[in-house]
Amino acid sequence: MARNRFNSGTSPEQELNKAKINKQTIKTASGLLSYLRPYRWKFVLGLVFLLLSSLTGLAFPALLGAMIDVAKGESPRWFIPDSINAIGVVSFVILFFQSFVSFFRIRLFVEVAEKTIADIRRNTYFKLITLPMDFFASRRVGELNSRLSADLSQIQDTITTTLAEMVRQIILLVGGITFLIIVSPKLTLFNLAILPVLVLSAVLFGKKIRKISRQAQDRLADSNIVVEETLHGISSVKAFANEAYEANRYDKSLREVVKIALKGATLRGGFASFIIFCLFGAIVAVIWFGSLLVADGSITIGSLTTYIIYSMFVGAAMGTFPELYANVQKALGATERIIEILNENNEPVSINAADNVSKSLLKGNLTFKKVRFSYTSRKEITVLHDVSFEAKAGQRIALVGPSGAGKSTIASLILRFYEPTEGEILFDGKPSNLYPLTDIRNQIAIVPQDVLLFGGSIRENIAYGKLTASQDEIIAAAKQANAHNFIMALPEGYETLVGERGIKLSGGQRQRIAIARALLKDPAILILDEATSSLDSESERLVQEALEVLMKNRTSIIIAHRLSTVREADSILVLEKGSVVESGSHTELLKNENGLYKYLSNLQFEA
Ligand SMILES: Nc1ncnc2c1ncn2[C@@H]1O[C@H](COP(=O)(O)OP(=O)(O)OP(=O)(O)O)[C@@H](O)[C@H]1O
Repeated sequence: MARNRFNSGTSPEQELNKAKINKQTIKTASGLLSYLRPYRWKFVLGLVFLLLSSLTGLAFPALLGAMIDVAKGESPRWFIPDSINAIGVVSFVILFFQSFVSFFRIRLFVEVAEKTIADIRRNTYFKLITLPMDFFASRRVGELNSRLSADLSQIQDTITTTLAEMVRQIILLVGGITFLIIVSPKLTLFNLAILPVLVLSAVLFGKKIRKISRQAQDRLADSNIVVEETLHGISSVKAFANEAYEANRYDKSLREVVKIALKGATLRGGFASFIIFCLFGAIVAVIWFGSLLVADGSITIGSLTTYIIYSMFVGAAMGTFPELYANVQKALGATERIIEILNENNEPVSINAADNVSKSLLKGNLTFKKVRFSYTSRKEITVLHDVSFEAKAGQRIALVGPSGAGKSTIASLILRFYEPTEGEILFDGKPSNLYPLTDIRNQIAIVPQDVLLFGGSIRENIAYGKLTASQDEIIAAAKQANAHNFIMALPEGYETLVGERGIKLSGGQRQRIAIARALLKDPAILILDEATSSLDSESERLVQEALEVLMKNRTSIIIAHRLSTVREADSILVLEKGSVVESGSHTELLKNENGLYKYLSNLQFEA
């Protein structure tokens, strides 16, 4: 195990945190046992096969020893046949039986593990995507992703391999020692005397090696961060002509990796030669002492052979325990992390599409009544102070104000990503929490500042607004959104792939796809988060035209960064530090010479 980690040339295996094995962790982990339930009979059958194959494995040393004894004219123990051929045939029958049960054992365990893990993975993913936004604020995507991949793979490994190995090795260990005592108590006593020395040194060396291997891994991760940073920001590296600086930084960090890896190698080398000496020393000593016993007639040559093979079984079993134990610890750690997600409270959103169909239609009246709000991650800061406003169905309300004033937070509250700390939000005069969550989200569309396109085709990306849309509906929406022409100019039209594996669309094109998506959704309420980076004038015109079509006959909440776009709004709310400091139409607000709106508008005008 340590070997992989020291080899800095290969990618480091993902190091999972281990959990202590105690009552508490085992209790937590057993929470996942219910997932084994549907496959329990296959699992039990697999266990039976495992027991059979391990037990039959114990027969071979006795049979081989007996064969040698019979060859030398001695009679074997009562339960073993007394002709060489008969023993040979029995050995092959047992071998065949063992191969047969091993096949089914592996087949069954893998099937149970695959199906169980797929169930857990599916449920964890369902849980993840229905968790409230607060949950995601405090976690990184990479960490959650690794729970779905690395943590679950660890649990899978444990069900398929570790568990089976553990049962097998325990049988071989206990069975092996029992047979050793039966074959020769004297030799066994002699062997057991060497054991404590071996175990103690293995534990001490092992601890030190693990510590250094962890350091080596950390250093390697540090050096990988350098690569990641430079590749992500390659344009900055080049623009500053800092290739030499980065090369030096990476080189320095690699030297550290090698230094620690070599320290570990010295230790490992020392440990390996010590163990080799002890192992072979033990074998030589046993054969030596055993030969003396054969010479004085205490045991037969066959029994000595049997003894040597059993002691190899026992030695190998002992050798595998530390790794198996570490694997179980890792699996328990992984289980705890998975259970943590599964125990979170999710939003009332079903993963069954039919359950999410809107039960009541919104007209589009929206009211904020003294809404006060703080994010749970930063409870001490009140982001919105008693925000009140009303948008009648079909009206356009613009939110303006400096960065951090709380505009996006209002949008999140409308979408019910969070609930107000105080006050309430009403849809058509009815408090928002009286509607099913999906009724509200189904009837609100957002055109965000930075449009995220999924890695599929343009057609799929537009259809994200209405998954059941026909090709004609998609094309009609794209036409209204001024997107049809540029899409048709692409070689594969609507089937063109976008995102990492496809083409990269310009900001204006992405916005128009988002508008087409929103048009398909046909929402009662629309939230527009105006892009801060300005588009060129032609692109701006196309987007603006498309937005006009989209806003028609819908309540629109526009988060505006450029005051030029809010002139037409029915009402403008000027926000500052979470409070509405002014509101009214463009002309009304401009009349207030000392107002924030007038000030912001002067600033933009001067710019
Ligand atoms: N998820 C969050 N957790 C904690 N605080 C947040 C979170 N999102 C925003 N905030 C804080 O809430 C305040 C309002 O942020 P918000 O994004 O609503 O402002 P904004 O007016 O939309 O700003 P901008 O124009 O820059 O987008 C800011 O102080 C911000 O730091």
